[in-house]
Amino acid sequence: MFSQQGLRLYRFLRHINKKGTEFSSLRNKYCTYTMKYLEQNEAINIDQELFTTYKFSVDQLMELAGLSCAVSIAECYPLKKINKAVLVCCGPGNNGGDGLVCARHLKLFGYNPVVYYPKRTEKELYQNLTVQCKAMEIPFLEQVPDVNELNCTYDILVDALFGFSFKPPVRPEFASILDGLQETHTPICSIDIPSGWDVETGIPASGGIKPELLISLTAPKKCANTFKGKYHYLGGRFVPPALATKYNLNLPDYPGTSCCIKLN
Ligand SMILES: NC(=O)C1=CN([C@@H]2O[C@H](COP(=O)(O)OP(=O)(O)OC[C@H]3O[C@@H](n4cnc5c(N)ncnc54)[C@H](O)[C@@H]3O)[C@@H](O)[C@H]2O)[C@@H](O)CC1
Ligand SMILES: [K+]
Repeated sequence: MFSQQGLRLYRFLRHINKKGTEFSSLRNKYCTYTMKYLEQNEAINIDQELFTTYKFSVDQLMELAGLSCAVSIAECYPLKKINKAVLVCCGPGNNGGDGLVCARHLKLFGYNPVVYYPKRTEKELYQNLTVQCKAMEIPFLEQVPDVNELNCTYDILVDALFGFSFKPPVRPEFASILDGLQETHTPICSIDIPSGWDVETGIPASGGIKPELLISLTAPKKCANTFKGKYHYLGGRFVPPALATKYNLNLPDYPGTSCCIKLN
């Protein structure tokens, strides 16, 4: 039971809270129009500042980035009765590392990930991420999957081949998997950049993959302006406010404690 005074205080606080939520959603709407879409160099510079000025390690950011990708995927493609089979295609750089982390979290969420990781590096971070996936009984494909396999075996495909350091054209060793991803009708979730797209101008004139979900990390890159898929998410909730201000990122407020936010 509230006293009259308590009831007035309760109503007042509820009013303030409601206004706060309204303000936050208005601000987010405004931000989706004014959010900075980064050039390739800006993305690289922000990445470098996170490591040098802010002293983050790659592992720290990759874990948060990969987790935000897994959560975005789970929001867009929720588990029903049966586990969903997910093929996670990982490239040779940090985008591929995000893919390995994402695969591990998807497994923890109840999905059935399988990894395709054709060009591995000797770096300890990647070796460890591979061991962690294998220890979680995530299978690794030895052969490049053909389009029939992409269509029939998997419910979701995760594209973690190339991120913001990609320079076209695609080298021959990745041509078959990208051709398969271009032809398949299984939904594709691209991490940070749809692989094969120019980081700034987007889909190549000769054609490219068409992801259904794009998870931009840190801030969207310019190519996201040409993204026509169903869902655009932002992940990588680790940007210090001073860095966001320096680059005029104008990021939206993430809801509550969420590690990702739906932009459209
Ligand atoms: N600060 C950030 O924004 C963060 C970025 N992260 C991830 O890191 C990514 C960037 O990672 P990297 O700079 O390692 O680079 P990428 O993962 O974008 O790719 C670089 C690798 O791809 C190869 N490559 C480039 N062009 C190619 C071509 N035409 N054909 C075949 N191979 C090609 C390069 O030889 C190199 O091995 C981001 O997109 C994001 O996914 C996260 O891991 C953590 C935080
Ligand atoms: K990608």
